Order: sequence, then structure tokens, then C-alpha cells
Amino acid sequence: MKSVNELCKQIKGIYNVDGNANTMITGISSDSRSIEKGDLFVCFSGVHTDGAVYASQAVEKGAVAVLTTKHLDLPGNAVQIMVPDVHHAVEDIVPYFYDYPGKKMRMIGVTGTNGKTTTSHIIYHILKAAGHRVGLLGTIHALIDDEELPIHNTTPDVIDLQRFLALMYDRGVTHVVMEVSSHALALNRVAGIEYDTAVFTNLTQDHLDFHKTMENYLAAKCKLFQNISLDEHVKDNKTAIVNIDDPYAEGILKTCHCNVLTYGVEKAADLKAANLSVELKRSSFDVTGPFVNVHLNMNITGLFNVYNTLAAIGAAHAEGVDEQTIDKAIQSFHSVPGRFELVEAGQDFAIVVDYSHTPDSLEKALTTARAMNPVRILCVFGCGGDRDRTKRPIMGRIAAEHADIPIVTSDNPRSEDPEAIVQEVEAGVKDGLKPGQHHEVIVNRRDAIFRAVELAQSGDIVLIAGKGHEDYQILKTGTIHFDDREVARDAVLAAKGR
Ligand SMILES: CC(=O)N[C@H]1[C@@H](OP(=O)(O)OP(=O)(O)OC[C@H]2O[C@@H](n3ccc(=O)[nH]c3=O)[C@H](O)[C@@H]2O)O[C@H](CO)[C@@H](O)[C@@H]1O[C@H](C)C(=O)N[C@@H](C)C(=O)N[C@H](CCC(=O)O)C(=O)O
Ligand SMILES: Nc1ncnc2c1ncn2[C@@H]1O[C@H](COP(=O)(O)OP(=O)(O)OP(=O)(O)O)[C@@H](O)[C@H]1O
Ligand SMILES: N[C@H](CCC[C@H](N)C(=O)O)C(=O)O
Ligand SMILES: [Mg+2]
Repeated sequence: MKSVNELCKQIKGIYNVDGNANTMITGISSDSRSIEKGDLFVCFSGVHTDGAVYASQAVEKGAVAVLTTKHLDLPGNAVQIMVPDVHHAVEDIVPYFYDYPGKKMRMIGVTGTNGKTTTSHIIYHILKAAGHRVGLLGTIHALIDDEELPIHNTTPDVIDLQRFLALMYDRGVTHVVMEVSSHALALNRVAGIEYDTAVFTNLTQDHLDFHKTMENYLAAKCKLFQNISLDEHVKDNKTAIVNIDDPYAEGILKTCHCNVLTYGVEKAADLKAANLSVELKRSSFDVTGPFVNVHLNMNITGLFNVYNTLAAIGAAHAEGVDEQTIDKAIQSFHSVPGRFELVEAGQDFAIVVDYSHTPDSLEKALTTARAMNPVRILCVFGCGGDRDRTKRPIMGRIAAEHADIPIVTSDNPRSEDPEAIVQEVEAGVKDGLKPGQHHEVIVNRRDAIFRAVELAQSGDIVLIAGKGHEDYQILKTGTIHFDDREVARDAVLAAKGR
């Protein structure tokens, strides 16, 4: 609990207070729908609406103060804190309100275009095996010692993030593993956090709707490595774990003024993998380096997961976990939901549900499927609406080049017309098709999955890409329940009944 006055003292820029500055604040929220008595309501101007519109509603629900850019007409005697930039003020106020939980626990941040969720889950698993109390924040959920909490963004905004961290600290968590998205870095959602270990997985095209150029996208990622390089006197405790095979590794390394541990498969690295052998449900490889020399058996597959595992080993080592514990933990790690997840409903071909929704991840998922030597690959995929449009034809071409039968469908169209999205994807498919190669376009995702299952024969792989763990589909008309794994199972059962 802090007073308005105490909070305002943290604001680095100018501010004005209208009302009683001794009013005590017991919570902070930017959503009028979840306001509790005693809260400070923060008015963010968003993509769809302006939070200021809901300020009166928030006060009626119990907010005792409002953070706003302009004076508002509010009921009762709610305090108004007026600042030129609400986001900047929030970055000053919120970590202070929660007593900087992100400075009191070991903070492990994972960034990169692909592999953040998988790598974070492996690190979480290893740190738990090492006996630590661990928290996790990422795309699928937040975990506090295995208790699941819902999360709305891969990296939540400053308010939700600090609230999660405070809860973790209160529950005795000592290590937090979190995905740090490029949106979060660009928008400073991670204000008030000092990272101890930072992982770079890779950088390939995505989110250009937001970053516009790959240079800006890289600059956002670099902010995580600048963060861990800030405090020179604790340098020894801070380590960057960098995928040296990635073309953007050099850009990341330039910003690191801390310990660096590189990993890779192609170039010389501190942690190097070799002799990979892959099967549908497992893989094995050798890892060598100054602190590790081990043959690893994993229950996940694909070269991309070798990279994720190397990154996780590096992070666990930086956090002081020994080789034996790491080895044992990796053997007991089971897959992440919706990441190369097999659907087994008694069919004589494989069905893989995967979260590949970028050009690089789609290519990696398809080449992993190819490494299993299937008779054919049928790939059901699409692209999300209200997201980087330029990746649509690229993903279309990749699917045509690496699958035998690409089937274009809808992902989450959001506010866009699904027909228009699939046309943009299909344009790329047509570019990549070999003479005589068959492709289909079926806008309804359920129908597309049913069609793939109908076409599949013994020894084939059906790869259903893009939505992974998601159990919903976001349409212009609202969000509906939709789970690729359930639909695939239904499709197999329907095919059997025929
Ligand atoms: C484009 C974007 O980033 N949008 C974020 C933004 O939502 P918004 O601008 O649409 O908000 P809005 O609906 O206009 O509302 C404005 C304000 O009014 C408030 N409001 C609104 C309605 C109401 O009744 N009462 C009320 O108080 C809202 O709480 C909000 O504070 O603010 C919300 C709250 O912080 C975010 O959840 C939301 O992320 C959306 C869900 C999103 O999809 N973001 C993506 C682009 C994103 O951030 N992705 C990254 C990367 C993912 C990855 O690659 O892994 C991520 O970290 O998730
Ligand atoms: N290291 C990697 N390199 C390339 N592709 C990967 C890698 N790891 C996973 N993938 C592919 O990307 C998909 C998403 O993986 P994951 O969820 O771990 O990434 P993410 O970075 O968390 O994604 P998001 O940005 O959506 O949160 C996987 O289903 C797989 O196809
Ligand atoms: N974190 C990613 C998730 C994309 C998932 C995909 N199914 C889509 O909707 O495009 C994003 O918000 O861009
Ligand atoms: Mg993720």
C-alpha cells in the first residue's frame, strides 16, 4: 500500500495532482472491468479505445485515484494525477508500488523470434529439478511452482507483469524464467526489472507490422542485453546466452558487456551439439563444452529443439546448475503443448500440431517432419490477421517447397477478411509449387483439417501449423472455441466411421 504522494515522488517528469495526495492506493489496474476498491485506475490510450472513457466507471467500482493525461469529469472525490505521458509515469510508479520484485529474484529472460516458449519451459524444468522455487511467464500461461495462472500476452504490460512478479516473490519464488517479446522490449513493459541471465534464440522475419524493419526488430531484442549489461559491478553474475549460428548474433554480442556463453551446431561455440539423431517422439545428440560433455536423450525432436535445449543448458549453467542435474532433467522433460505435438487417434499416419506461425518456424517444422522420412507431408496452415502481412506469401512458398500437399486455411483472421488472407498466402504457394504438385485452399479450418485427414495415407505426416496450444479462433465476429488437436481427433474418428 502506498499513498498518492509517495507514488508521485517516483515520477521523473512533471505531474499535477488534483485531490487529496494522502489517499492510500491498494492496487493498480488499467482495466475498468477488473477494478477493485482502493485501486489507482490508469488511463491508457489503446488501439481500440481510450481508457479515459472508462474512468468514471472505474471510480464507481471503487478506484480512488486516476492516472490520466488530462483532467476528467469524475464522480465523487477521486484523486486525479495528470502527466504528459501515462506510459512513462507507469514505468516509474508501478515497480516502486510493488517494491521492485524483479530485483529481488534471479531473473532469466528469453528473447528471439522462435523458440522462446520451448526454451523457457526447459529452463523452468531444469531449475525446478535443481530444487529451486521457480516462476514462469510466457505465451501459454504463468506458472508459480506448477500452479497455472492465465496470461493475456507473451510478456504482460508493466502493471500485470509487476503484479505477477510480486505474487511470485510473496510465494517464495527465487528464480523467474520469462519470455521477453520484442513488443515488450520496444514498449518497455519490462521496466523496473534487472535480468541476470538473458537468452537469444534467433532473429528471423516476424512482427514487421509493428517494427517495420529488421533493424528496428533487432534493436528491440538488443534492449534485453543492454539491460543485463547495465550494472558493471555485478557483471560476474550476469550472463548472455547467444545462438552463435544465427546471422544476427553479432549484433546481439555487440551490445553485451557481461559474461557471454555461445551455443550452436555449425560454428565454434562454448556449447556445441553434434551427432543428432531424430525420431518422431525423441532425439539424441552429444553436447560438448568447457563445463559439459554428455550424450543427451530427449523426448522432443528436431534440430530446432537441439538449439532450444542448448540455450536452456547454457542458462541453467549460468544459474549454477551442475551437469548431472541438467542431464537428468532433460531426460524427464516432456514436450510443450502445441509444439510438434502428436495427435494419436489410432490412425496409420502421423498428425503433428505445431505453433509455427513464422516463415522460419514453418520451414523448421517442415524440415523436421521430412527428417522422419514420411511417404508424403500434408501441411494445413494459414496466417493470422492484423499481423505482419508480408510473411503471408513467404510462408505460402515455404509450404509449397517443403510439403507435398499444402492446404491453405484460416488461422486467427481477427478483424480481417479470411478470404483475402488466404489469397495472399496462396499467391506464395503458387510461386513455390513444382510442376504437377497439388494444393488446396479451404478457408474453414475445420474443413481443411478434415480434408487433410481424408487425403492422408499410411506413412504420411499431416502437419497442422500455426495455432499449436491455442484453444480458440479469433474471428471478426468474436472468439470461438477451436482446438486443432480436438478437430484432428474428430477428423480421424469421422474417417474411420466411413
Ligand atoms: C496491439 C497491442 O499490443 N494491444 C495491447 C493493448 O490493447 P489495446 O491497445 O487494444 O487496448 P484497447 O482495447 O484499445 O483498450 C485501451 C485501454 O482501455 C481499457 N479498457 C477497455 C475497455 C473497457 O471496458 N475498459 C477499459 O478499461 C483497456 O484495459 C486498455 O487499458 O493493451 C492490452 C493490455 O495491455 C494488451 O493486452 C494488448 O495486447 C494485444 C492482446 C496483443 O495482441 N498484442 C500483441 C501484438 C503483442 O503484444 N504481442 C507480443 C508478442 C507475442 C510474441 O511474439 O510472442 C506479446 O508480448 O504478447
Ligand atoms: N529455435 C527455434 N528455431 C526455429 N523455430 C523454432 C525454434 N523453436 C521452436 N520453433 C518453431 O516455432 C514454433 C513456436 O515455438 P515457441 O512457441 O517455442 O516459440 P516462441 O518464440 O515462444 O513463439 P511466440 O513468439 O509465438 O511466443 C514451434 O512450434 C516450432 O515450430
Ligand atoms: N504471438 C504471436 C502469436 C501468433 C499466433 C498465430 N496463431 C496468429 O494468430 O497469428 C502474435 O501475436 O503475433
Ligand atoms: Mg512464446
